[in-house]
Amino acid sequence: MRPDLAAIARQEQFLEVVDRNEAMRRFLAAIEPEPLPAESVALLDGLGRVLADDIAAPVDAPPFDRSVVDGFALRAVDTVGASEAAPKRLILNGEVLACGVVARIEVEPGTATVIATGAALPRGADAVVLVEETEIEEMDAATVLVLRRPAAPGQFIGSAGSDSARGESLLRAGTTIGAREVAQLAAVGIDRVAVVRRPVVAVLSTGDELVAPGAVLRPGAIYDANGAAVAATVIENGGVALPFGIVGDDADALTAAMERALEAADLVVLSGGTSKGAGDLSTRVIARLGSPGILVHGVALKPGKPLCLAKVRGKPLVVLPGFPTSALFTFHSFVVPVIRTLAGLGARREAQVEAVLPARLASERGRSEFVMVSLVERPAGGLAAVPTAKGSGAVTAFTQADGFVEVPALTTGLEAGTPVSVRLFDAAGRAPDLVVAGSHCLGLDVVAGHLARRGLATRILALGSAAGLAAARRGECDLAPVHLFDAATGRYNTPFLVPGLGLIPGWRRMQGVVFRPGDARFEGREAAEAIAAALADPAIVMVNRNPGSGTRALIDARLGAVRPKGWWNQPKSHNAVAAAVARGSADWGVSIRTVADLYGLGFLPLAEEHYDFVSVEARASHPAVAAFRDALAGPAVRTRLAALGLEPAGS
Ligand SMILES: Nc1nc2c(c(=O)[nH]1)N[C@H]1C(S)=C(S)[C@@H](COP(=O)(O)OP(=O)(O)OC[C@H]3O[C@@H](n4cnc5c(N)ncnc54)[C@H](O)[C@@H]3O)O[C@H]1N2
Ligand code: MOO
Repeated sequence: MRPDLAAIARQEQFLEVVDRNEAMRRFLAAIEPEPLPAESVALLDGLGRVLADDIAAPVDAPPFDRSVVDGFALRAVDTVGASEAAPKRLILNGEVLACGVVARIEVEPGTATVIATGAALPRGADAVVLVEETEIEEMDAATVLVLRRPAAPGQFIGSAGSDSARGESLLRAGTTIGAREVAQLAAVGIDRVAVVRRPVVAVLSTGDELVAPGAVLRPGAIYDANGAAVAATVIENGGVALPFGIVGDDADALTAAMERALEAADLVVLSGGTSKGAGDLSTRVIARLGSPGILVHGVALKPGKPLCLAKVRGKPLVVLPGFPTSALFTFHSFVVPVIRTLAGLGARREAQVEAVLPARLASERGRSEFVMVSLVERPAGGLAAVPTAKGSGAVTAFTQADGFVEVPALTTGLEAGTPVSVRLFDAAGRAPDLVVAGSHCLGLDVVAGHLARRGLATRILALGSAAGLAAARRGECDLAPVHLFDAATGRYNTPFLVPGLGLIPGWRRMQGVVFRPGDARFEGREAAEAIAAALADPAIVMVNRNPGSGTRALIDARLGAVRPKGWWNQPKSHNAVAAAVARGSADWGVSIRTVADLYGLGFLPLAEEHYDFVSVEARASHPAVAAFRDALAGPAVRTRLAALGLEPAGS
């Protein structure tokens, strides 16, 4: 059946795009979140949970007066005046007070009783003396304790309730139970605790294109990243994730899944299908579920504009945008605070640092924009905030970033050098030992992996050769991996150096024509011959490269003024070229052998590309830079590079 293109083109609009504070205000006003009721759990199961009530000590700790040393329990008054010259002598009572032993004999005037650390003090005694400060004499039928100094009343006694007294408040509601709190509770005999019930959050991902991680990716499909990411964030914030998996773009299936989710959970989170494309029906389904329904649909926020906040059947229901970065940002901003409130947890502890922008940061006017950044040290001191984002569809920005900056709604961008506050993802995060900014290569992962096993953390910012070189010029990285071809000199990399920058030779990467194996138009031919034949065949589609890349220079040299089909498709990476050929949207392109192997493509060698490391001389003496050089020169890394088809310099 022909799809109803007109209906698809005529999608409904967002209700109204509101400011993010207004969005949160409406959401909270409707759902009025409060800590959930308490449940009783065994003490150890309480670890990590939030106390629902204040806890008062039911007994004294310690429960009785006890000795805190090994020695003798006695009456201080009997030792008054004791000295080297005039020692005092006390008769030892005929019992030994070990821990757990209850005294039978009262300490009468002129007597003492042997007592161990932790044993209950006998009646009559009011002090304990250290065993090493006494002597024993056998006299007639009695054993006598000799003291050469007086004891102070109360010495070496831990009195009942001195740790915590019965009725005293020990822990307050809202405290997260850790090992120290467990110790406290166990010490007063508590074996069960009342904790706030964890909010159960149902997590659904919607979209016909989604495939669960672990399954095979069919053409056009993509892995469900949001399901796992949202569930993990729920758990990190004191909730229980109830995974509902993937629901296709089918209104009835989605309605049924949402109904089950609302039944089972305290809060329901969906991702995908909130925007205006074909198949975006999450928001339409909410309307079927009852009032008040949608509270907010559309927030002046980037990423996250299509966020939808709703309340149905008395429960909060949120539809996150499908793009993972948008989904996680909006989840953190709008849903995490609600989960934490339900869980009885306070607001997340936030930390922020000041930094400056190394380059102009463009921004869309009209939406507050959150830009993820990686922090690097500047040569003049202080930090630079380097944007790591690759658009809302990318998740790598999260793992590479230290935090984010906010660009206000009414600006079109921030100039280079602007001071910004960076809100950190992890307040305790560790700064990397080595910052590498530039072109990415699988070989770089080999070196970074080698350093990681030696305790050195490398931050790789995949910015591309040109931006890496610019960062190196500003002194904002240790190394910039580049493969920049200079057409004027016909040389790689060295022509781009300026004073203050050096070059550490890296490796050579063989570039060549990539094609699907078995394609007789390429298989078994010489590269030059195969390209010439491809240019003569109008059925063959190529994939080009971006202007300025070394590979593009190579392609231009072969093509001259010819513009074959596919020439305008100019992706920025070796991988994108290989992926286009592998999935059949192009028949050939130029990439490197390592990548061709990775995609299972055929390869006809053309020329070598030099992948080297621009080094910032001011940082060249840093131990991590020295370790990097050593790693590059060492046999372990060289062998692994060679196995990837990369030829280390000097070999
Ligand atoms: N004409 C317009 N198009 C779009 C607009 C707009 O205002 N007008 N908004 C854009 C913005 S901003 C975003 S963000 C996205 C969000 O769209 P949806 O929330 O409807 O999400 P989908 O269309 O379902 O998916 C978008 C994208 O994300 C991928 N996706 C979805 N779910 C997952 C998942 N669980 N794990 C990983 N990736 C997922 C999906 O395959 C799409 O690639 O809309 C813009 N469009
Ligand atoms: O809001 Mo979308 O989340 O910009 O990408």
